[in-house]
Amino acid sequence: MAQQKVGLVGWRGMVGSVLMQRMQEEDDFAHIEPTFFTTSQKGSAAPNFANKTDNGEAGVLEDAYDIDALSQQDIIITCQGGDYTKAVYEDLRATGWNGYWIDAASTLRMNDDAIIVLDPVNNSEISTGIEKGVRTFVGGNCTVSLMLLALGGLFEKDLVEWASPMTYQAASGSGAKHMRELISQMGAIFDNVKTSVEDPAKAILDIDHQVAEFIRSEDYPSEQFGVPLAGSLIPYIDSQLPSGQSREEWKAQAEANKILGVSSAQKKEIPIDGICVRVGAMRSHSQAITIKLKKDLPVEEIEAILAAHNEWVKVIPNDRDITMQELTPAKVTGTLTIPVGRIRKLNMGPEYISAFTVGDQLLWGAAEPLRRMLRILLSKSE
Ligand SMILES: NC(=O)C1=CN([C@@H]2O[C@H](COP(=O)(O)OP(=O)(O)OC[C@H]3O[C@@H](n4cnc5c(N)ncnc54)[C@H](OP(=O)(O)O)[C@@H]3O)[C@@H](O)[C@H]2O)C=CC1
Ligand SMILES: N[C@@H](CC(=O)OP(=O)(O)O)C(=O)O
Repeated sequence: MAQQKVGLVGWRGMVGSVLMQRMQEEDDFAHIEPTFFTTSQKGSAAPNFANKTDNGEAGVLEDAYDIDALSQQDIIITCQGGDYTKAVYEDLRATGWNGYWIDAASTLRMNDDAIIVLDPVNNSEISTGIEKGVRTFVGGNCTVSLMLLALGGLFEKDLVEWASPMTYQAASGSGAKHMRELISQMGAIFDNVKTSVEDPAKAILDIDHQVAEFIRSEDYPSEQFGVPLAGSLIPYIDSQLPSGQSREEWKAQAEANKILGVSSAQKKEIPIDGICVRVGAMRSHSQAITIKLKKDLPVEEIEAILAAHNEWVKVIPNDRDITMQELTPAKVTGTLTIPVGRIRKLNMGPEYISAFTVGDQLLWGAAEPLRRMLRILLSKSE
């Protein structure tokens, strides 16, 4: 059978680059006929990720706004962002194009005819959707996907009455320029107090005062975030909603319930709400989650349920040393592992538990669900 034609848009961005890396690691290009699109470099040499030609050339980049060229594809994967999706998706569908659209952007997530993809959690919804003719598959919000992978066992067994995630989100969620700015902020702080820090006789409160003054000054680089991140934090992510939530906070309940297949029309949604905070981590998001279970279960049983849900979740014993080693962005970054720990009963009562989880925001938080969705579609057509 001829290989599926797959159009790749946004492949050189940050999320797209992680996707390309994973596709090469998993040999996905051996199963597709790829075409690389661009919004800015039409006609330039296409990347040779697929390595399918002897001379190392892979043709040229196609125009990502060319609806005709897009409509030649069986499958399109885009990591280009919401503005791009808004600019082309409706026009492309209006031509009668019936191919599969796989998207990292949030634009189409809550559409009735789109499925939010996180196959370790909703594989059966995805399969049923494909059989019913669903053609649009969208990756979930990073914190939502990472929470569901960590706590999937409890949700699957319908044990969660409500959950309250308090997030510690990395700079990568804001984009590449923001990651660079975080590093610049860290460096600028050090440069500003270097002499004092290296002088053992200097009083720490004087150094602290100098840092505080610098962070508030015009010299501190904060063009991207608008406010300090390094040496501080930002307790608001995404836009402001009339509910008082940030849009990032609103996504928790809306997207998680959609992924879990809980219908909002039936008014049986699991309440999920908390506060989303940007911290000075590079690309791994963390979340402290308070959960009210529907019944009192021993911690050992909760841990066993969590560990059994998928092959990436890793239960970390609630032990100080192991937690400090294993349950951090520094440890997790660049891996697909989803550690979850700090699981214990809270003083509020036997049904209340805490959990803390960490996950790479660009892997399971963005690129990996899309890559796996592609493989699911390819497996149906092979
Ligand atoms: N950042 C994140 O954590 C997450 C992002 N997403 C979604 O993915 C979208 C893309 O995010 P992200 O990957 O961070 O965006 P980037 O800004 O890294 O890349 C987006 C596009 O910018 C263009 N571009 C211009 N200059 C450069 C350059 N020097 N290097 C690389 N690309 C360049 C490329 O398009 P071209 O080649 O056409 O010029 C690229 O595809 C987001 O808008 C969001 O919708 C989803 C989940 C998480
Ligand atoms: N908003 C997320 C990143 C992101 O792109 O989310 P979404 O795909 O829901 O827009 C963050 O800032 O960490």
